[in-house]
This record gives sequence, structure tokens and C-alpha cells, in this order.
Amino acid sequence: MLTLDGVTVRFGERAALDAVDLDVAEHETVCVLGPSGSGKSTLLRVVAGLQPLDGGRVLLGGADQAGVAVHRRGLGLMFQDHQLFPQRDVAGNVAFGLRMRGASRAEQADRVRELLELVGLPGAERRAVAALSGGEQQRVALARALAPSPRLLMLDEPLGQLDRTLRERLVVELRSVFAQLGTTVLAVTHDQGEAFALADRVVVMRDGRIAQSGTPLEVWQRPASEFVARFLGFENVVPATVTGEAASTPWGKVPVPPGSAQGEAHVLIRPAGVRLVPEREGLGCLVVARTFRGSHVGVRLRPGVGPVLEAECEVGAAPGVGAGVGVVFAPEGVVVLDPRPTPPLP
Ligand SMILES: Nc1ncnc2c1ncn2[C@@H]1O[C@H](COP(=O)(O)OP(=O)(O)OP(=O)(O)O)[C@@H](O)[C@H]1O
Repeated sequence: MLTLDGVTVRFGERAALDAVDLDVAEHETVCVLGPSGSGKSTLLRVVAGLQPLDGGRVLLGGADQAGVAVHRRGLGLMFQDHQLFPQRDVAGNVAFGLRMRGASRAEQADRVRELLELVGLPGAERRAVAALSGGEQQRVALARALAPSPRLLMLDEPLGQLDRTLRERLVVELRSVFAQLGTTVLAVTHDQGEAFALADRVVVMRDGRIAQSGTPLEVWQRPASEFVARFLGFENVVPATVTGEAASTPWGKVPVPPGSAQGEAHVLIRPAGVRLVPEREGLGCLVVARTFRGSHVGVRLRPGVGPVLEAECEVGAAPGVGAGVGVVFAPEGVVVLDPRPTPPLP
């Protein structure tokens, strides 16, 4: 459906996109994730035709889009500040793209009714958009973007300004709407929870390049690099030398899963792989903080050697701040991060 082939965009000396290759298949939802300034919005703007290329090609359905105007690309856009028309009612907003295409009044009304049902706002046609909640406005923006049946729907931080509970609910609804309609989606977000919940495939960007691409599970279980692991919020990442089934780390020897890459690498120890034992039985640590996280308690530990460690304990079993504990590492919680560059996309 969509192919980016060596797409490069420069602003002065700096490449906002540096020879990016990316494919999005029909019916696929791809979420581009990355820190501020990594090139996510530039990527969307390039696909939309809002940003000229300094190199490479953008193809939609196999056709090179060079010189094709924004409104002729068959895209649906839903951007952060969803920019509804405040003077029009809900129906007037949703029907906008249909009117532009010359649909009859009856066609418009049918499609608007259908879409409002789909986004969970049945019968909202005559409501004023200014009187809607943030979440309702977001649904209207989605219905508006979907109304002309775009071949590719592009979302930029679609749920950015909404509160967490609402975001979590809307993500589930979005997924179900996309599945029902078979929509192809390219979304951009800096919120990993949103990306992981929405996407069939996650693409992590760093400095205008793709740092990793994979299913949410693949990326979560096997971050490709120290950068990706840290971006996902993991803190227990250290340089190591792997020999056989052990890694030498600043925390001492750590067991690694069988078949791990050998030699110099970074290792990630998931907090759940950091097991607390009596003080004299493992690496001695001091508990420096404790955070209740609902299903578990996060415990920060200062070891005698090496950087601070994060551990995860069952609620009720977490030691108090100031306690001395021992730590052992469970091999199933250890990931040797691949020192090789991310393999190209299939
Ligand atoms: N019009 C522009 N002129 C100059 N530099 C730009 C322009 N647009 C983007 N950049 C630069 O290109 C880089 C990528 O920007 P981009 O907006 O694509 O990042 P982003 O990942 O979307 O960030 P954010 O999450 O903060 O929106 C940044 O360094 C940014 O400063």
C-alpha cells in the first residue's frame, strides 16, 4: 500500500529523515514511535505530500507520488489538534470530505449516520462541536477522516491531549473500528503504551532513522539496541561481555539465556528478572525507593558495585526503603541486545 524508498529530508545540515525505507501493507496498522525530534512528523508530512523530499521516493499503491498534490493522494489525515470546524455541527464536520467529492445530500446523510454509529456517537448529527467533550471531538475527527474511505489513514498523536483512561478506551475502540473497516493506518506517537496497543507493527525511530521495526511483542521482548531498550523505559541496561551462558557486567556475573549472542554487547535485565534474596546470598544492595504500581511494587536498589538497579516485587513482599537485600538474576529476565544493526524490513 505504502512504500518509502530511501526517503531523505534535510533541514540545513541535519537530516530529519535519513534514507528511510518503510513498507505498510494493506489493512496493516503501523505505529511510528520515537522521542521528540526523531523525525516522526516529518515522515507523516512526506507521505501526505506536505514536505518535499531531498532524496528517495514515496509510493502509494505502487505509484510514485512525486508531483501528486495532497488532496489527490487519497489519504485521511487526523492530526493532533483535530481542528474541527467550530461553526459547523457534527454532521457538517463529518460530511466535509464527502461534500468536497460532490456526494449527494442523501449519500452524505447515510454515510454520516453509519460513521457516527461506528465511532460510538449515534444520533449526534446536530450537536455543536464546541459542546462536545475532548474524547467526543476526537471521535468526530476520526469519523471525518474515515468518511471518504481513504486508502491510507494517517494519525499524528491521535490521542495526545486526552486523559489516560479515555486514551486507553479509545485505543481499543480505534483498533476495532480499523479491523471492521479493514483500514490501512500509519500513526505517529511518542506514547509507547498507545503505539503498542494500537499497532500490528511498531517502528521505533531515532535521529531520522529506523532503530527497530517489529510486532509489539517482538520489540518489547527483544529490543534491538540499548537505545530502544532505554526508550521503552528499561533502566537496567549495561555493557557486558557474554561468554557461554554468562555475562560479565558491572553487577558481576549474570546468567543469560542459552543461544545468546557472544562477545561484547549490552544486556538488559528486566525488573522482573531481578530477584530479591536475603542480604548475604546475592549482590548486596540498599533499597533507595519504592513505588506502588498497582499490580506490583517497583523497587530501586543501590548495589555495592555498578549502577542503580530496578526490581519488581509482589505487592506486600517489597522491602522498605533503607533495608539491605541481596539480589540474584534470573536468566529468563535477561536479554542480550543485538550488537548488529537492525536487519532491513522484509
Ligand atoms: N520546518 C522545519 N525547519 C527546520 N527544521 C525542522 C522543520 N521541521 C522539523 N525540523 C527538525 O527536524 C527534526 C525532526 O522533526 P520532527 O518534527 O519530524 O520530529 P518528531 O519526531 O515529530 O518530534 P515531536 O515528537 O517533537 O513532534 C527535528 O530536529 C526538527 O527540529
